[in-house]
Amino acid sequence: MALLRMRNTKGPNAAEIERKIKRGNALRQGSSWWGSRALVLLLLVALCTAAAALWLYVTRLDRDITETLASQRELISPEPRVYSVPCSEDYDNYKRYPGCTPQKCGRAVTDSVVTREEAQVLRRLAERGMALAGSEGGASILDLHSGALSMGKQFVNIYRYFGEQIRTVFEQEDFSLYRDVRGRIQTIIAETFGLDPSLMYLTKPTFFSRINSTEAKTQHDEYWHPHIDKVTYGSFDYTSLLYLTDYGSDFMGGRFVFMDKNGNRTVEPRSGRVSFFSSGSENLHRVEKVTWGTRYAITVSFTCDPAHAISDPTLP
Ligand SMILES: O=C(O)CCC(=O)C(=O)O
Ligand SMILES: [Fe+2]
Repeated sequence: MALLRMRNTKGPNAAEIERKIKRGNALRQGSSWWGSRALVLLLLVALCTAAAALWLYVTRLDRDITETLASQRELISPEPRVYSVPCSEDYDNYKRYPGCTPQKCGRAVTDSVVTREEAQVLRRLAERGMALAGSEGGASILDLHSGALSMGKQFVNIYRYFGEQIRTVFEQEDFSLYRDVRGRIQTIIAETFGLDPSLMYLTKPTFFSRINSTEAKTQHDEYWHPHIDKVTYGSFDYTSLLYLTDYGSDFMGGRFVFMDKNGNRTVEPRSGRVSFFSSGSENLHRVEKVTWGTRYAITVSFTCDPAHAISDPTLP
């Protein structure tokens, strides 16, 4: 009897325990399902945060560019793209030359003055010239007028240093092309700013530049500082830049930046592209550091003061 009672009392207890175990298992299953959902959610949040951080980083790289005046991908042709800017007072400190001294100031970009083939010939010329020496730091210049070429931490005069041998490096045609291109640039500047081209003169320094990401060794390598050409070079009234390589494929960084009060405006170098502007403080500018590859360009500068005129370079 007692045994029967015991069995009777044990029976319902066992069933209860089994029910409890099942409920416990179900609860555990449910909570592990919630656990894995929470993990996925956490991963998603982490992924989104990482993506947002990356996006912020990339846009921060571009943070000081408010407008791209000319991107590398587009072809600005046949008319130059012109942006007018009020002239600064810089020109008041100099003698005025009617027909040349800037009355209209601004900046312009054109891809139809120099062909990409011509730019390639000029780039090869620069490559050959710079191969003779070159700066130890990231910026080399070659001035065909004075013969100055960066060498280590200094400069050398290629015409004096290499003498007659320089004719094995440069040909007469190189100099003819250079003169021809200079003339076309002078014409487009005169047309754009309403000047008499015969009253503007080539001035110094006018030079080829080669920039790469090598660390600067001297001040001459520090091409990236903001500057005003008229302040830096005095005689400049109009500056032009002929680009010989492409931003994005030949090099990264190295965009030209106009630093305006209300933001920065950039020109992306494109082989054969000519960018030109009045040289006063209305056109404060800098070049971004080149982060990869090699950037070639020619700075061709013009003055209104005949006393500062230089002639086209010739082979000695
Ligand atoms: O190479 C450039 O884009 C600009 C060079 C420059 O600012 C200069 O030569 O004064
Ligand atoms: Fe400049």
